[in-house]
Amino acid sequence: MNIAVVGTGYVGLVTGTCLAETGNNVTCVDIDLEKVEKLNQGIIPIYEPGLDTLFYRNVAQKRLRFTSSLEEGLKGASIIFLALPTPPGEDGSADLSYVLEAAEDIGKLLKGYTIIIDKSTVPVGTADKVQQRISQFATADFDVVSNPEFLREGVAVDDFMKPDRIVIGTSSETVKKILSELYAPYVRQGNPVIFMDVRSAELTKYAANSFLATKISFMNEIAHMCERLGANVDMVRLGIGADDRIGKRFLFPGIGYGGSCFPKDVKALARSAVECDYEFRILEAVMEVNAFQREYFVSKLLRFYHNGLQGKRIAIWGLAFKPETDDIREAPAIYVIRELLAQGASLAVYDPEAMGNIKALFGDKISYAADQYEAVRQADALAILTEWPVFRAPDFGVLKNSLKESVIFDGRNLYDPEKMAGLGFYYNSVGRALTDGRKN
Ligand SMILES: NC(=O)C1=CN([C@@H]2O[C@H](COP(=O)(O)OP(=O)(O)OC[C@H]3O[C@@H](n4cnc5c(N)ncnc54)[C@H](O)[C@@H]3O)[C@@H](O)[C@H]2O)C=CC1
Ligand SMILES: O=C(O)[C@H]1O[C@H](OP(=O)(O)OP(=O)(O)OC[C@H]2O[C@@H](n3ccc(=O)[nH]c3=O)[C@H](O)[C@@H]2O)[C@H](O)[C@@H](O)[C@@H]1O
Repeated sequence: MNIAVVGTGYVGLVTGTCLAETGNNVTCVDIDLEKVEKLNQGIIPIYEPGLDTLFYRNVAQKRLRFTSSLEEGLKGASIIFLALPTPPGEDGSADLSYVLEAAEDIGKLLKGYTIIIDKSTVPVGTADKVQQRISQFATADFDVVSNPEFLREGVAVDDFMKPDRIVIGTSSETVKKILSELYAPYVRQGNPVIFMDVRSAELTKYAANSFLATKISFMNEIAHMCERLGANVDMVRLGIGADDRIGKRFLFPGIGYGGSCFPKDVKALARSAVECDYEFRILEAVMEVNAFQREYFVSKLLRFYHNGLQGKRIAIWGLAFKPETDDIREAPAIYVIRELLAQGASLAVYDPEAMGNIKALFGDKISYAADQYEAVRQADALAILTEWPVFRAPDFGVLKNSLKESVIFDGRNLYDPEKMAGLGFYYNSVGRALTDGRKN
């Protein structure tokens, strides 16, 4: 099929590339001229594992193209995906201006019957708005469909190629037939394409992200209980996760969820509730707990250095909002860095992929280490903020010799507290016993 993808960011680029991989002709459109130029030079502007192989193959075989011209991108396309930003507006609701402006431009360019698929995360009622906006300008027939995306950054290619499910909101039989065909290669393992009405599809996306965020905040609260009651959150996690009704995943406590989606989507659903005269009480608590997690992490350092952080050098391992991405949108690391700087600490940071993005934000206010061991050299303590695999089994001997004091604050529970004490570290993690082996 001939497909246009409008918006070539994390979702658009993965969507376009993966659709080309199964034989479709895909043109990705973006208004960011620099991004399009890079893509046309074969430079992938984001770090997403596994994307490069598919990208180069499909570009070479001329199934994947990039342009900044919407007109050129839409030429011959029978399906148009919208993968545009929907950032939070001032009141927390999703800002639909990118989607609606694109809809207007698309309306002016539509030639024959076209399916317009909304992949952006948008509130209930958006498909109707897109439909109306396009109708004001289009003469050709078209259908607007909600097809929310559930991919995770870091494993986006796998998630797209082998999705748990594909949700499609439409009432049109024609659309159902065409999209069943389009998605057939992706549901070979029997995972379902779930057709539903448009409004339910739009709400499904917010419900999924908000439920997962709720799971995380719930476990973060259990972690606080563990710290107070002398229990171990790892054990509690294993104990409850073995129950199929609860499930093993998304039960890891830490310094709170970040990223471009959970924070904005939970906020947007809470705002939608207000707009339909309902108070979504759980979501208010989810957001409150999430904000508290990063504050609590910083407060642990402040309690430890009760004479203040002035003159202290703190090493930070991990800046991205999660491993396997360079994305720092809403990363807890940004908050932690700001707070520690405000308290007078000097910082040496390291992340395998997100250094450039953090540098663009903090410039020369912090030091950027070439690797994880350079970051800890002559630092008073180490703070771990992202669970990159490379941090999981470091050389503890080198770590101990490099740090001025053997002190670790671990926001991601990478190591065993008893083992750390045995190695002579002060080790402060989340929801587990604080251990201190410095005097051993
Ligand atoms: N990042 C993720 O993991 C996921 C994101 N989503 C949703 O997908 C949507 C897109 O998210 P991301 O890809 O992360 O955003 P992004 O910011 O990485 O990409 C959006 C792209 O759209 C481009 N753009 C803006 N206006 C345009 C226009 N008028 N014409 C053409 N291009 C235009 C921007 O230059 C940018 O490259 C959001 O609604 C998000 O909530 C859904 C699932 C996963
Ligand atoms: O709408 C979106 O953009 C996407 O949002 C999330 O994907 P993503 O933000 O890429 O990353 P996750 O793996 O979900 O992690 C989000 C945050 O939660 C945190 N997290 C995750 C799991 C956990 O157990 N504990 C925890 O603190 C992570 O550290 C990270 O900061 C969802 O998992 C995707 O299904 C969805 O498509």
